[in-house]
Amino acid sequence: MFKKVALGISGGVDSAVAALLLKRAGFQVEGVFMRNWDNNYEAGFCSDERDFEDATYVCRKLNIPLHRVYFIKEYWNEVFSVLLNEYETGLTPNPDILCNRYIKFDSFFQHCRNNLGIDAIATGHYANTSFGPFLERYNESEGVRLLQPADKHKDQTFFLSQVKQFALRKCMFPLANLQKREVREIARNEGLMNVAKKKDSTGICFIGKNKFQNFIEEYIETKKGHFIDIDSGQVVGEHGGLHKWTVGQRCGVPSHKDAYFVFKKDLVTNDIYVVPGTKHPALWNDICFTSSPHWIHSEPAQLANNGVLHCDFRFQHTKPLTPCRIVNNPQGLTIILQNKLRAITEGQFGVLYKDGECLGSAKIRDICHS
Ligand SMILES: Nc1ncnc2c1ncn2[C@@H]1O[C@H](COP(=O)(O)OP(=O)(O)OP(=O)(O)O)[C@@H](O)[C@H]1O
Repeated sequence: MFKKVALGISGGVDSAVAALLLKRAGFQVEGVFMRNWDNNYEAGFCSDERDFEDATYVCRKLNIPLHRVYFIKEYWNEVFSVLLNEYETGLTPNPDILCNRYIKFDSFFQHCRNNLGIDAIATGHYANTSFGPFLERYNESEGVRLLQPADKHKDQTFFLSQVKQFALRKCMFPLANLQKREVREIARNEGLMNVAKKKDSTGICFIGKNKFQNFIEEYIETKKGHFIDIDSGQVVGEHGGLHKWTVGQRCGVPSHKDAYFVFKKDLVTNDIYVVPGTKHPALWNDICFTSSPHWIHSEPAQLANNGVLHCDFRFQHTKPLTPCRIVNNPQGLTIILQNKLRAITEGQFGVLYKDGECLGSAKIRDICHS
C-alpha cells in the first residue's frame, strides 16, 4: 500500500543509509533537501551548500531524484520567533523539538504529500513506531505509538516527542533496528565514503559554527543586570543579559569557595541568582510543573481517570531516564521524580517514557525549590 516515499536527505550518513534501505526494500524514493534559514540575512553563518552537495552525491550514487524545498518563512514563524520570545521571557527553549513538530513533521510532510504524490515520508532519525520501520504494520484504524530504537545511545525520540499523530502515522524510520556503527559500516560498504566519515550534526540546525551567544545578541536587546549570591544576598558580579544564561551554567564569577552557577533568573528585576559550587543543593530538585502536555498516542488511562501515572522522565536528550510519578493539575502536569536532578530548566521539555515508548512531552514552566 505504501509505494512512493519522500525521504529527508540532509547530506549526512543517517539519511543516506535510510535511502539505501528504502531502495533495498523496494520503495520508490524521492530525496528532499530542506533549507530553513536564509543565509542572506546574516553574514558569517555556515552555508548549507556543502550539505546540499553531499545530498546530491548520495542521490546520484543511489540513483534517486533530489528535490530542494524552502521553509524559511515557516521556520521563522513557528520556531525562531518562539525561541526569541522564550529567551525574552527568561526561558531556555528547545528549537530542535519545535523544528520537528512544525517543520519536518508538518510543513515538510504536507509539502511532499501535495507536490510529490507520495504515500509516506521517511527520515534518518533513530526512532521507531508501533507501525514498524517501513510501516509494515500500518493500521488505518489505530493510533501510532512512538517507540525507542535499538540504538539507545543514539535514540532521538526526545526530539520527536511533540510530533503530531497525522504525520507520525505515515512516517518510516528505516534505521530503527540498527546501531550507529552498523549504519556507518553499511555506508562504507556501499561506497558512500563522503558521508560515512561525516560527524553528526549538533545543536540548533541553522547556527552552524557561530557561537550562540554572539548570534542571539543580534536579535535580543542586551540588558545588563546583577549576579546575586542567594546565600549571602550580595551582588557578586554583572551579567550582559538574562537570555545569555541558563540554569546550572557556570558564570565565570569567582567566589571565595568555588565558581558560581546560575540558580534562577528574575525577569522583573533583571537579576540572576547564583549559588557557589556545582553541587549546591539549590540546583537539585525533584518536583516540577509543566504546561499542558502533548501525548503522541493518547492521554494515559491513569491520568485520564485522575490517577497517578508511573513512568520515566528526562529533560535533556543525553541524560539517563529517571523514574517519576505524574498527576494532572489545572495547568498541565505535576512531575515528582524518584531522585533529584541537577538544573531542571524552565522552557525545556520534560519528555516521558514507559516501557520503551515515548509517551509525549510537556514544557517545564516551574520548579518546586524546597
Ligand atoms: N536539511 C535537511 N533536509 C532534509 N532532511 C533533513 C535535513 N536535516 C535533517 N533532515 C532529516 O532529519 C533526520 C535527522 O536529522 P538530524 O540532523 O537530527 O540527525 P543526523 O543524525 O545528523 O542525520 P543525518 O546523518 O542524516 O544528517 C535526517 O536523517 C534527515 O532525514
